[in-house]
Amino acid sequence: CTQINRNAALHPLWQSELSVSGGTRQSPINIHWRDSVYDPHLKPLKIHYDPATCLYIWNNGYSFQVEFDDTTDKSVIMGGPLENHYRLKQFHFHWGAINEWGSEHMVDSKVYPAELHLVHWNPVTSTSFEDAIMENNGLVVIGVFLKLGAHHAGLQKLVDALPAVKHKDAIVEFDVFDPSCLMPSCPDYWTYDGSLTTPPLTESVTWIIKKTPIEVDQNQLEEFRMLLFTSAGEEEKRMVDNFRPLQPLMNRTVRSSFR
Ligand SMILES: NS(=O)(=O)c1nc2c(F)c(F)c(F)c(F)c2s1
Ligand SMILES: [Zn+2]
Repeated sequence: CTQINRNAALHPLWQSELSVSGGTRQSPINIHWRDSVYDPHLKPLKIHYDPATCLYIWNNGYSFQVEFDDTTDKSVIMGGPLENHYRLKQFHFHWGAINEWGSEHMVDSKVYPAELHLVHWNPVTSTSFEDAIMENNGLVVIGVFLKLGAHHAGLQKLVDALPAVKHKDAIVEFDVFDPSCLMPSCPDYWTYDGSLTTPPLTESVTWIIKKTPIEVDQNQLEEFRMLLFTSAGEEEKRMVDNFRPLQPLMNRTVRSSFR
C-alpha cells in the first residue's frame, strides 16, 4: 500500500520545522516502552482543578484552547516528578485529518488520532506564565492520548462549544468545566524533559505522558476537524494535522511510574 505521508500537509507553523538551534531536548518523541526506566521515587500525580477557574475557549490559529484563571493556586498539580505545585494555565489538543494519525507523542511508534495537552507553570520559580515559558522546567505539560471508541460525555460540553470558535481568533465564554474528567483513571505515566511543540519551542517543559488513552467517538473527532486555521473572510483551511513531527531523543531517558 502506498505509504501515506502524514507530514505532507503540515501547517506552515511546522513546515519550516526550524529546530531550535542546538536543541538537545525537543518534543514530541517516540516513547520506546522497554527503554523507559521504572523510577520507584516517582510519586502519584496529584491533581486539584477548580471548575470555577475555567474562563473561555478560543481558536488561536493552530488549536482550540481553554484558558484558566491562574492568578491563584486554585487549580494545581503536584507530586509525580514535581518538586512543588504547578498552576493550570490552559489546555488544547492536536489531531489528524484522519484517525490514522494526529497525536504528537507516540508509544513504540503507535500513533493516536489526537492528544490532549494540559499546560501548567511553576509559580515558585516564575512570576508569570510568560516568564515560565523561558525558564528551565518552568512548565509541566500533561499529555493524554485520545483513541477512537465510546462517546466521551465530559468532552461533549467542549465539543458543543466548537462551532462558536470555528475561525482563528474567535473566542467564547466557557465557564465551569473540570478538565479532570479528561484524565484516564489509570495513574500510570511516563515522564521526560522536553520542549514546547509549537514555536517558541523552548526547552522548558517537564512532560508527563499518561500511559492509558481516553476514548472519544467518531463524531467528536470530526467536530475537531470542522475547525479552521483561517480567520473569517479568508479562504477556508480546515484545522487538521496540527502536530509537530517526532524529534530525536538525544541524551535523554524516559522514566516510568509503573513496572
Ligand atoms: N503543544 S505544547 O508543547 O503543549 C505548547 N506549546 C505552547 C506554545 F508554543 C506557546 F507559545 C504557549 F504559550 C503555550 F502555552 C504552549 S503549550
Ligand atoms: Zn500541545
